[in-house]
Amino acid sequence: MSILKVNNLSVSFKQYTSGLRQTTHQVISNLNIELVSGEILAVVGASGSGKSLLAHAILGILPLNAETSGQITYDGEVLTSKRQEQLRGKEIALVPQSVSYLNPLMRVGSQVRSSVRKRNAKQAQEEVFQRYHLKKEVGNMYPFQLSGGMARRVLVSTAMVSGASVIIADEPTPGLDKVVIEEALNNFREFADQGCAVMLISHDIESALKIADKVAVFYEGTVLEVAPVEDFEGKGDRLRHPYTQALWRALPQNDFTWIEGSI
Ligand SMILES: Nc1ncnc2c1ncn2[C@@H]1O[C@H](COP(=O)(O)OP(=O)(O)OP(=O)(O)O)[C@@H](O)[C@H]1O
Ligand code: NI
Repeated sequence: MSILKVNNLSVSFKQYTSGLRQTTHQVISNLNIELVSGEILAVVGASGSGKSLLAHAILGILPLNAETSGQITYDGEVLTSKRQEQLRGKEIALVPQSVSYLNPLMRVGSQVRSSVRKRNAKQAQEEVFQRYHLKKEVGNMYPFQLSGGMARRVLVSTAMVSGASVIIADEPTPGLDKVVIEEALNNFREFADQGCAVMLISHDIESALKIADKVAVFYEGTVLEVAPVEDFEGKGDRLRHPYTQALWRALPQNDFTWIEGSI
């Protein structure tokens, strides 16, 4: 069942160039995508193609100078900014790309506990910390006292304890140990298996393919293709778009073959 739908989304930024002249920089154009309960949708594409902005549009946390058009619906209901605020961190959780999303003035244990809804907050936080190999003392620390990897594990923990129906994970794993990456990805899979819809934005296509159901390929603010994971095999002949084939063939196990001018 489709739980979250993005219809015809466009996002642009007004920029002031010399003097008071204004230009519009369109970063997402007429984008359509849907998240299905029980499924992981991996989102891949070059840096700057608009993946994080899509995540922020869904959460309702785009910067103030962004202009949007189109519609996002959650559970059949249009997401107004008020509704987004109500659902954020509860029904729809974000694992942000940057660790700067942690509140610098709040101990990380409290941050994680504040996103627990349906169970004992302290217990849930302690369990999730154990799962991600964060020592008990870490709960009493402030974000500046954490290493980058620890901060990332705290961010993943926050989404994991939220009990959300939709998890948007924006590059959740860079800088983490292999074991922790695997643990986090398996957790996303578990979430989906329990009926949650997961959007996993990642540069690590190889890992994403291991757990995803479908892959959406981004290019300059649009979705070129949404392909089932099964189509990423062999020479990628079942992939429809040349750019998707190029991404696939560029992976190490496929000889790093890059097709020139494939767009
Ligand atoms: N606040 C902003 N003002 C103006 N332009 C912006 C702003 N935020 C993002 N952009 C532009 O929007 C485009 C898409 O950015 P976005 O962060 O969504 O890319 P991304 O696909 O997530 O990249 P990455 O893989 O590097 O995280 C970029 O060209 C970026 O320069
Ligand atoms: Ni990004």
